[in-house]
Amino acid sequence: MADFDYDVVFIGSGHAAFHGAFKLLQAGKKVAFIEEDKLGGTCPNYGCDAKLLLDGPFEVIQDSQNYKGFGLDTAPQLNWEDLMKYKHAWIDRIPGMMKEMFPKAGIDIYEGKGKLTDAHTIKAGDKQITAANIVIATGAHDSILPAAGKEYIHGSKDFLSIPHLPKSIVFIGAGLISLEFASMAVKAGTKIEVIEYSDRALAQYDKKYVDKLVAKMKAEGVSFHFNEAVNEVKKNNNGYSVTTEAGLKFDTDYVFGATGRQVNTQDMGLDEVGITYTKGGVSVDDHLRTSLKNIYASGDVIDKQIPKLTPTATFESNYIAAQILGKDDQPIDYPTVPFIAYTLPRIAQIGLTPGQAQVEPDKYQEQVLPYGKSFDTKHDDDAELTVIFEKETHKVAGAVIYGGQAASLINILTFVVDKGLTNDDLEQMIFGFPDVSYSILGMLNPNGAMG
Ligand SMILES: Cc1cc2nc3c(=O)[nH]c(=O)nc-3n(C[C@H](O)[C@H](O)[C@H](O)COP(=O)(O)OP(=O)(O)OC[C@H]3O[C@@H](n4cnc5c(N)ncnc54)[C@H](O)[C@@H]3O)c2cc1C
Ligand SMILES: NC(=O)c1ccc[n+]([C@@H]2O[C@H](COP(=O)([O-])OP(=O)(O)OC[C@H]3O[C@@H](n4cnc5c(N)ncnc54)[C@H](O)[C@@H]3O)[C@@H](O)[C@H]2O)c1
Repeated sequence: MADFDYDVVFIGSGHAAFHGAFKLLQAGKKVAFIEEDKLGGTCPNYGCDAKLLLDGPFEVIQDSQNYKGFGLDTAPQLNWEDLMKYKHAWIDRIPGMMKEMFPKAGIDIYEGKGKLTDAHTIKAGDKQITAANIVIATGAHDSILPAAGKEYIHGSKDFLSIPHLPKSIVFIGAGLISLEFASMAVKAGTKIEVIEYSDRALAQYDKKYVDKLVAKMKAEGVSFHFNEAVNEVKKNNNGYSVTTEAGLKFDTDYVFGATGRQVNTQDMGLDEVGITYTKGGVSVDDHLRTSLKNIYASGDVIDKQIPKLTPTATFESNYIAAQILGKDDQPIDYPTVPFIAYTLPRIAQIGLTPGQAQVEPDKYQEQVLPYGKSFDTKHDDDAELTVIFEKETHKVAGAVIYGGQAASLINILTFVVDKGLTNDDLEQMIFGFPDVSYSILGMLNPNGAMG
């Protein structure tokens, strides 16, 4: 280490960086971050946390709608401007808190763009620093459609700070970001059109429940246009007009584009130092090492099949720290990753999907539980769970949940799937009652009976 300024330098300061950085620090390593934007990265500032703060009251509206006729007939009124102040009050202080917390813990921060100049040297803004190991943790940004008038298309950063909700919005793309935001906006009375290139929404999620979500959003007033490609966005006197290749035309107050995310690999010296990457991200081996063995990549910037999420970035960051510390020399072995669409209602999924299980009917069977029509699910009538069992072992191989409490429930089922538990194992435990999680765990049964 004597030859270098640092043991480890992270380019980026998001979840793919700071979890591992603290582990390295605790082991006595000298660590630094280089960050060109807000400390903490996308998740707190422009992603998960900011979104969930805005989503909260919409979830309350949805829950209250379930009680119509059961003692709660008036839905709460939303005030977007106050909600946005609340979001800013939480989120805007995070980078400042981190700017105090990181150096106090012993991490040096360099503000500016990180650019590799050789295997051990990085230009950090106007400084130059050296490190024994480097971690590329630069994440991704919204990829804006290269259509005519693309300058009028707003991305997720803009929407998450929009001061007033427009009366109408055209969403381009029917993926996670669009449907999460459209779920909220429609509940505030915004007129919404969703234009999607492919023939379905939320491609990674089980089709049965996505269809159910789309039907619910349609009933709330959202119009979906599948198999349509946006051609042009034009500014007009009252707002904007969006036209598709097939000739559909929509006049709107706001155009929002969420057509995927693009990795941050530009202009950071990768070609110059010989690091291999593709459009999907930095290429790594099964130890998350790039083509230069002392340089790792972590989080969204990796070219990988695993979902690009905060918990996977966190897992990778911790794994890299263990590698550098010599605590783990095994290839990375990801546990089953749950994913959750924070739409209203949620769709959450883990492991094998019903579609994948149906291909092997001798090996798997499914149990469908329309568990919603009960007081402990807060009258969430449409809530449903599909569980996939391994026929021979009775272990849970996968699950999809549609309903208001799907996010919390999938984390419980993640434990069941990951630890290979059966319903016999669950019957040996005592859970708190009454709660929807109690009902769900009690109903899991490979023989299909409701126990
Ligand atoms: C709207 C939205 C909602 C989301 N919701 C969820 C959710 O509900 N659940 C979930 O699990 N995931 C969600 N995600 C995804 C999640 O935010 C990412 O998976 C996670 O932030 C990845 O962490 P990361 O550290 O790899 O990258 P990032 O958090 O993007 O951090 C990378 C950092 O590197 C910095 N950087 C880039 N290039 C350089 C450079 N050359 N020099 C210096 N600094 C640089 C960037 O400024 C950034 O701060 C959401 C994303 C978005 C956009
Ligand atoms: N809840 C979560 O976990 C969560 C939430 C938001 C974002 N994220 C992160 O962000 C990513 C999702 O970002 P996203 O929603 O932009 O991408 P996405 O891949 O989920 O959806 C993009 C959609 O746009 C469509 N599309 C592409 N080109 C188009 C075109 N020219 N015209 C119309 N439609 C087009 C695609 O067919 C797709 O359906 C996730 O992979 C994840 O990394 C996660």
